[in-house]
Amino acid sequence: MSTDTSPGRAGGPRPAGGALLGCIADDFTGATDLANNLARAGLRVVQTQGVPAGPFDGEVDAVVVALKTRTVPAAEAVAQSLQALAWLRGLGADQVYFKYCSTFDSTPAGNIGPVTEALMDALDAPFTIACPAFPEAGRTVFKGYLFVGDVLLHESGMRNHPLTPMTDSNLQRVLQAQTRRRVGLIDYRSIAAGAAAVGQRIDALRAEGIGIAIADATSDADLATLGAAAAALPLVTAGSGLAIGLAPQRRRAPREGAGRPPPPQGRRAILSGSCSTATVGQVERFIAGGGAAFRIDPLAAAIDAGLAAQAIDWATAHWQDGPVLVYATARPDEVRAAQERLGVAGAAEAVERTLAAVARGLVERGAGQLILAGGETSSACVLALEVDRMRIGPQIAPGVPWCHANVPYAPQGSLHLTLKSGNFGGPDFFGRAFAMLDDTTTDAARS
Ligand SMILES: Nc1ncnc2c1ncn2[C@@H]1O[C@H](COP(=O)(O)OP(=O)(O)O)[C@@H](O)[C@H]1O
Ligand SMILES: O=C(O)[C@@H](O)C(=O)COP(=O)(O)O
Repeated sequence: MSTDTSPGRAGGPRPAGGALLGCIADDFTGATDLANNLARAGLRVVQTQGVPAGPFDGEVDAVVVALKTRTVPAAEAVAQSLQALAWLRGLGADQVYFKYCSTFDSTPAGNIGPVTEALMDALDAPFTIACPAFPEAGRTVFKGYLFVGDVLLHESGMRNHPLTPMTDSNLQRVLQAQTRRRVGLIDYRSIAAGAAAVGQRIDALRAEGIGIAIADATSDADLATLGAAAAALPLVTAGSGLAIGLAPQRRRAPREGAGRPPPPQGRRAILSGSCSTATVGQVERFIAGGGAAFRIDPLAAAIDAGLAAQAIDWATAHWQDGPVLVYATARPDEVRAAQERLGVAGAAEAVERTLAAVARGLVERGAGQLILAGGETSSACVLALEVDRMRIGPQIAPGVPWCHANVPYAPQGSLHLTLKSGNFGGPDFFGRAFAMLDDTTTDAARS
C-alpha cells in the first residue's frame, strides 16, 4: 500500500479526480489507523501531524490531519479541529471525516460531541452519522450498543482506561450527554435493507429533528452499505472502520499495490505508555520472553527530571542485544495508585513527558525502528520527534501500519515507526512488527 507524503510545490496536495476527503483524527494512532484503512481501500493518502506550517504537494484522494485532542479541554479540541477543517477546505475537501476511537473514548465533557457539533456548524451540515464500528478489530455496534470483541464496551478493559473510562455501552446515551443536538439511531434493520433504506431512515430522522445518528454495523458489508448511504453527507464521524465502506465511493484511480517500506536501519526500541489490556499483555509477553525492559514509575517521573536521561543511557547500553522496551504500562490497580498521588492529569503528564523525551533521545542516538504504544503516548512522542508527515506502509495488525518518516536529526536521516493503539495487536505484536521489517530486508536482498 502506498501513501504519498512528498513535500514540494506550493498549493497543497492536488485532489486526484477533483475530490478530496478531508480527515481530522483526534489522536495520532487513530490517524495512522484511518490512513491505513483508506490506503488499503485504494485511496492515495497523506497524513500530517497537525496543520502543516509549510506547503506540500501530491496526487491524493485523502488527507488525514492528526491532532492530539481526545482528552484536552473541549474548547481547545474544537479550536484545533476547526483550524484543521479550515485548512482542509482550503485544499478543496468536499467531504470531512472526523475520526475518533473505535471504543468511543470520551467523557461527558467531550470531546466527540463538541467537535462534531462545531464541525457541523462550520460545514452547515444539518445531519451526520456516528459509527465507531471496526469489525476486523472486534468493534461492532448493534442497536446502538458498542461491543469490544465478545463483550459490551463497559465490560471490556475500557472501563479502567486511565483518562476516558467507558462505563456505558449505549452510544446514544454517551453521545447525547456531550451534545445539544438530538441523537438518534440507524439500526441494523435499516442497514440490512441496504443503502436506499438507510437514506430513507436518515430522511425520517432529520424530519424528527435528529442531528446525529449512531449507526449499527457488525460487518464490513454493513460498513459498505453505510458508506454508500453516507457518500453525500458533508460530514461523517466514525472510527477507522467506516473508511472501508466509504473509500470505494470515493476511489477515482485504480487501486495501487502495497508499497514496500525501505530497508530498516538503526536500533530497535519500544516505548509504551498504554495501560490498555492488549498492551499490558504485549509488554508482559516481551518481558517474559527475556526482552530488556526499563520501567518508568510515574511517581519518579513526576519529581525526577533526570529519569528520561537515565532511561536513554540504559537503553543505549542494552540495544545492541535486541529491541529495548521503556514502559509505564501498568495494571489498573497500579494506575489508580499513581493517579491518587498525582491526579489523573498529573500522572499522564509525567509519563507522557518522560516517554516523549526518551523517544527524542533514542532517535538522536540511533534508534531507527520505533514502536510507540498508546494513543496519547504516541501523540506526545511524535510531537517530540518533530515528525510532521508520515508515509503509511504495510499493515502489522488491523489498524496498525508501519510508517516511515524523514527525520533530519536522526543519524540515518529517517525512521520506521508504528503507532500502536492501546487495544490493537495480538500478544506478540512487538516481535511480529520487527519481524516484518526483517522480511523487508530479506525481500530486498532477494530482489
Ligand atoms: N503507570 C501509569 N499510571 C498512571 N497513568 C499512566 C501510567 N502509565 C501510563 N499512563 C498514562 O495513561 C495514558 C494512556 O493513554 P494512551 O497512551 O492513549 O494509551 P491507550 O492507547 O492504551 O489508551 C497516558 O496518558 C499515559 O501517560
Ligand atoms: O479507533 C481506534 O481504536 C484507534 O484508532 C484509536 O484511536 C485507539 O486509541 P488508543 O487506544 O488511545 O491508542
